[in-house]
Amino acid sequence: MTEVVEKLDVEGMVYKTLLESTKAIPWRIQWDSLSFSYIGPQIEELLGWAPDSWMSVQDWADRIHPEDREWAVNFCVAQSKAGVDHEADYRALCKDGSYVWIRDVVHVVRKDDGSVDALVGFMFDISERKRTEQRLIELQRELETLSFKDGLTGIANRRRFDAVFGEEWDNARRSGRPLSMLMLDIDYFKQYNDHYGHVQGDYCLKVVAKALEQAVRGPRDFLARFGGEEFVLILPDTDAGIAQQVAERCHELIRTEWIPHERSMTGMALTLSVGAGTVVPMATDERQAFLELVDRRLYSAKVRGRNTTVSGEH
Ligand SMILES: Nc1nc2c(ncn2[C@@H]2O[C@H](COP(=O)(O)OP(=O)(O)OP(=O)(O)O)[C@@H](O)[C@H]2O)c(=O)[nH]1
Repeated sequence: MTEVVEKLDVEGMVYKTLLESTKAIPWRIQWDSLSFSYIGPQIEELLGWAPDSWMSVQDWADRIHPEDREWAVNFCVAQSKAGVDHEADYRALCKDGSYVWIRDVVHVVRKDDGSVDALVGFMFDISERKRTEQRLIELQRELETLSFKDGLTGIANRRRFDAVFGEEWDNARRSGRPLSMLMLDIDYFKQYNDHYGHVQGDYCLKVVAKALEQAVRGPRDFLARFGGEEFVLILPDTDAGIAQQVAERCHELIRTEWIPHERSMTGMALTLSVGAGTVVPMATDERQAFLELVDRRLYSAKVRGRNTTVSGEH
């Protein structure tokens, strides 16, 4: 008999040593009293709270981040009552006031009659994993932003334009409100590049984009680089008269910048040509056809001598 007891004692010591030398923190809760009957001493190293300060389930609940507490407690209690093994991620409060992300993995121990006897589990420190997850989410967001941004000017790119144009076209069709669009193209930009060089040409495109951004005033007005030296402005809920005014504002903003262009045929400074269009889309209208119409008007503005806006077929 003593031999058996000694053997059990030795085995108990081995298990205890094993449990207390792991990174995970073992614990046991007696279900009827909802109190800790054991928690590994490693808890103090991780959270700063001594093992003997973990008395009741309330101590555990009090040391959960307020934003995670309600669901974590409700979830764990419900699962335990149902006798279901479970795991929960939450932020645990450290003694110094900081928080550590914990994954609590819980096993429900039942009595012979099936009722809950105790909960045993391990707490794992998953802060590093959470930091990596958070970084991944941020990188994903950055990537999304970058994929919609023009690399040179920082304004929206053609891909974003396609998405916004699609949305606003549908909005206008539903609401029956006019949708206007301006296509803006720098005049004699080839000559600008040839004369001032491509680096200066790139810089010029940035200045033009910045200037045109100031023309964007409506809450849903949207500016994008359409490609090359061509920009596009979508003006939702905007009639032809207002669109004409915005076009004038764009010419004025570029005039105010007064970007020297010695090789321009329209004067000594950089100018734009603008095609403008307004539509209340019907169910059968194609947005591509509207885009082409505005592009043709831009072409007309070029043919007419540039530095002007064409807003209707003349
Ligand atoms: N520096 C620079 N130049 C660009 C960029 N994208 C397009 N271009 C140049 O823009 C010029 C456009 O030339 P064209 O289409 O002939 O137009 P344009 O010279 O402005 O003549 P009009 O539009 O008829 O007034 C080309 O020389 C392209 O190389 C860019 O990102 N950076």
